[in-house]
Amino acid sequence: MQDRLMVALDVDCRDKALLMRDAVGESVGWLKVGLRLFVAEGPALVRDLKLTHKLFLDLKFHDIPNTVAQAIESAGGLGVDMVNVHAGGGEEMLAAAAGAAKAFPGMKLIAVTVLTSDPMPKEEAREVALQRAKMALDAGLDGVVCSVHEAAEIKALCGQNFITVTPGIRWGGQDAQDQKRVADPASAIANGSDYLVVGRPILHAPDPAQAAREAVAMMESAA
Ligand SMILES: O=c1ccn([C@@H]2O[C@H](COP(=O)(O)O)[C@@H](O)[C@H]2O)c(=O)[nH]1
Repeated sequence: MQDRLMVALDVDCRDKALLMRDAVGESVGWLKVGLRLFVAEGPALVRDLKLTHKLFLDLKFHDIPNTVAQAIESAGGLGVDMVNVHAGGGEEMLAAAAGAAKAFPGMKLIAVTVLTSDPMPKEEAREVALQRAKMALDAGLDGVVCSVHEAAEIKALCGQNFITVTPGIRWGGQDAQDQKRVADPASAIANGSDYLVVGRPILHAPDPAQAAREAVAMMESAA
């Protein structure tokens, strides 16, 4: 199950990112680089992190179709294993991104449906997430970022091979912080999540590897 756990490296510099990578080691299969770290350290760090783990570049591109297609080409050139766009960019943007991703068959392209921090009512989030997941499928993307609460229905609608990546993971009474739609690792697996994204519960743990192993144990309990 380690290969289905992604650690969000939401730290501000290379040294902290490498320390966290070494701390979690093989207890996780994936590292996720988001806006903060990429803006600070850029492609060189992404290449280095790729040497030990699979890499999800989580920059949520959302721009005109031509610009997003170009950004996807750049991500593909970096050799990342997964990259994302925001489905709010619409059908044409998604199709342009999917067209550009075709040149990089080893890279999965996914779309954010509704942010797990979005305060919209749960039922509304569910409807929008389903509609955007279908749009992403039709545009040729490989999957979506969604909350655990929508993952099972998205699989039912878009097929079992359509990837679901779920942030908003908390367990054992952890504070949800800014996340609105949260679930624990066992529920994520039970609901059909392919990959779980965990940031602060691992980053801020006294022993990050132990926190990752705890998450994996809960994932295994649901498999
Ligand atoms: O809908 C989304 C999309 C992306 N994220 C990212 O996942 C992590 C979650 O971090 P936690 O500290 O575990 O809350 C973070 O990098 C977000 O940018 C998301 O949370 N929700």
